[in-house]
Amino acid sequence: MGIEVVVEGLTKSFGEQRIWQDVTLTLPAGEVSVMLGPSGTGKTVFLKSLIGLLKPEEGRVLIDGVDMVNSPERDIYETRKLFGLMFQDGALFGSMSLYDNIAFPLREHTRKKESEIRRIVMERIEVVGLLGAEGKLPGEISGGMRKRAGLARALVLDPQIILCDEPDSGLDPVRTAYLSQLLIDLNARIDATMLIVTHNLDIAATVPDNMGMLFRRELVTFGPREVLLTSEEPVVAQFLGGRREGPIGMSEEKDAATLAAEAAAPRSATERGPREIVPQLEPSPGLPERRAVTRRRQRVMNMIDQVPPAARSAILRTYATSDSAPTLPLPGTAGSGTW
Ligand SMILES: Nc1ncnc2c1ncn2[C@@H]1O[C@H](COP(=O)(O)OP(=O)(O)OP(=O)(O)O)[C@@H](O)[C@H]1O
Repeated sequence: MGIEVVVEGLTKSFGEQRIWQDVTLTLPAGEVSVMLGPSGTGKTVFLKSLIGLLKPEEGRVLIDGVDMVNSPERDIYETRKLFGLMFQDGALFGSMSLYDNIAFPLREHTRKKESEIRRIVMERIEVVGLLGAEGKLPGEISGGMRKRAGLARALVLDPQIILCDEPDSGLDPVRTAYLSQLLIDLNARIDATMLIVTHNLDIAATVPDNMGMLFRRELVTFGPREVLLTSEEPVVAQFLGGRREGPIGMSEEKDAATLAAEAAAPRSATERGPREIVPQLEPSPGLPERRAVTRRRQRVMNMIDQVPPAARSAILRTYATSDSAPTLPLPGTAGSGTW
């Protein structure tokens, strides 16, 4: 099972520039979470802080008892081996075949024999649907294939936490839909904790168990998907609705005059009515059910009294229509303010 990632009071600046402050959230073990936010709000910086590649000046990131911010470099290095990273461009070596790219972490970090490496690499290549392309160079394949190769490479060390930075960038809608399914299938196969940074509204609507959003140097919210998908928080509703009306402007923050003009506009110009929640993707036929589903149901039902009414109705509807009846909250297990 994947490992829980606990982030407490994280604050990061570069010189005078504050990127975000006091970010607190927990990525539940084995669940899929998405981090949203307009460009430049520090999502990539957040991912890099989780693995200890960037050092926030305040706060902690706890993984299996190791604080990725303040622990000795040796402990951080060891804990980093629990992660699989998929970067925007696949971050492949251009002069190596896909096979050698995917084998690279095994050759670099383990003493496995080539026969064992071959078995692992070919298995991961099959998982991401690249069988037959293993001899090609990254420059000879499409962007979508390069991303899948990057994902295969992220998987070879059996990660318990997978971080994907904009896995959909540059993909057409159909390839993005395949990628969404691949991410859910992957979670069903290996039960890893996953965090995906994306701007893509289809991925946000169909893939994650949980969602968060960074805006104006804060974590606006983080919680079960239903909380964000029904949120009336202006910045969340604007982002998920893909609208111009709202606090997000072309240069991240709109000026006060534009916001005031929008507020004075007739309601019909900004209102779109309640949003539909589309069902979350399920694993492809033949794959096991995601183990996170049962754990998540228990976790969410335990906090059901604390979520806003619209989200509560959506959660109860989801679980009422799924195979088994909703699990009732356990007495005395309601959590604190975080979802
Ligand atoms: N190593 C660094 N040194 C100085 N500033 C940095 C560094 N890395 C990132 N930044 C700054 O941090 C801010 C957030 O960058 P980041 O790439 O995390 O945003 P993002 O939300 O991932 O954006 P996008 O969605 O466009 O990829 C930017 O202003 C960027 O210039």
